[in-house]
Amino acid sequence: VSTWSAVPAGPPDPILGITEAFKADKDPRKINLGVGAYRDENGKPYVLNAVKKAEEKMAAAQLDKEYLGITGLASFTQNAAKLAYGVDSELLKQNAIAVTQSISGTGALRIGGAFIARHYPHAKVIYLPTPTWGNHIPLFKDSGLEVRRYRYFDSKTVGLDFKGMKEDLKSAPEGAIVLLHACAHNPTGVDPTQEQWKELSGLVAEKKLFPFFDMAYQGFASGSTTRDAFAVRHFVAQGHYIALCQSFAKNMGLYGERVGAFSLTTQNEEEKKRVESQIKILIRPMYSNPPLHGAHIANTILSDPELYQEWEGEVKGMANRIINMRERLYNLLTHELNTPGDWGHIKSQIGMFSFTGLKTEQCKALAEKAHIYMTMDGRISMAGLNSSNVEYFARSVDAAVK
Ligand SMILES: Cc1ncc(COP(=O)(O)O)c(CN[C@@H](CCC(=O)O)C(=O)O)c1O
Repeated sequence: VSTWSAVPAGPPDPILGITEAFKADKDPRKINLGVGAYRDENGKPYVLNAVKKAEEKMAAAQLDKEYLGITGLASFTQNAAKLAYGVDSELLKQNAIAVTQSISGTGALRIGGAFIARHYPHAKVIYLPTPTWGNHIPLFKDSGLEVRRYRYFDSKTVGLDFKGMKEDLKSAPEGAIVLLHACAHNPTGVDPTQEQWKELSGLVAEKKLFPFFDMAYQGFASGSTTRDAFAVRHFVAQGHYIALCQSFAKNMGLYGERVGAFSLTTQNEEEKKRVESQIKILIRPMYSNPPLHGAHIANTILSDPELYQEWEGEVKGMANRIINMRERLYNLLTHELNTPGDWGHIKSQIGMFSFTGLKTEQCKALAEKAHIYMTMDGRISMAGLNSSNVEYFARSVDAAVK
């Protein structure tokens, strides 16, 4: 009997498995609307000019390949924190934010989950929105936390179930952790308004909950890195201690470079040093220290005013192309095809995704018959659409729902 004969075959990943199915499809009409990765107007992955220029600067600087420290490239983590908390953040000035480089957003979430499992002084229960990014659930379970859910999406209004969200958070035990998508909620594309964030901040304070922000799309939602950081900066300004996970996969197009950061706000520099020392003790036996290249790219952009400006322009450009595709798709479904259903949510939703409301069997039929690939919850990555395929997509949806 082999050592591994008891190992069962596991299911493909609900998101990354879609790309595998797409790649196996040979039909020329195929469209991949699964993975949340930006594609340009020609359907191609997009390497930002700011990234190309940063790499030219790096090549000229002839950087070495020495190990980074356990918490990564210090100038990168400082600049990542400035991007999230604001250049004039009081906490940054007091050096009271413990921050480490991470293996992109997923790595930041995992460090956060592990740190909480080891050091959090209250009930190690984390509330995730329903629905949420699928990987959140196994990620926090594998970190050793108890996962619970809070209502977030109202399928009737195809909008935020704010009443349900508040009720569920109000009934959470004191000290529970609540995961909040800082902007561009995945998969629904539905975000609280700034007024609703203010109300949530009050509720979280009143219930003494711990806000754990996942900000994987800063700049990508509205095109403004400042606007997209509203919730994070408001909660900090209101005195909350927060955890924050940042990803530079989407807003800098650094997907495979795996660039991210994890931070915890603390009460002062002395506490920040204690917390950071424990983050190091946790990371060292996990992967010791993070990869160099992507962090240098991100840091070169964040620390060079010209490149920073060019990058912000490109993020805005990506966000605008997606917003434009939302308009095009909405107009096709309503004015051209008169497709049954109310499609207003396609325009009102924000960020990379649109939660179409298509049922699983319709998603399956679109894959099998029309060679259009999306996750089985009806989520589509809007960036997969462009002028040459949006009409084919709309007609296929029209056929699927009629
Ligand atoms: C809310 C959220 N947090 C974290 C991540 C992790 O991204 P990193 O690449 O680790 O920085 C994603 C990526 N979700 C996308 C990308 C594909 C995936 O990893 O699932 C998606 O949902 O399609 C995300 O949507």
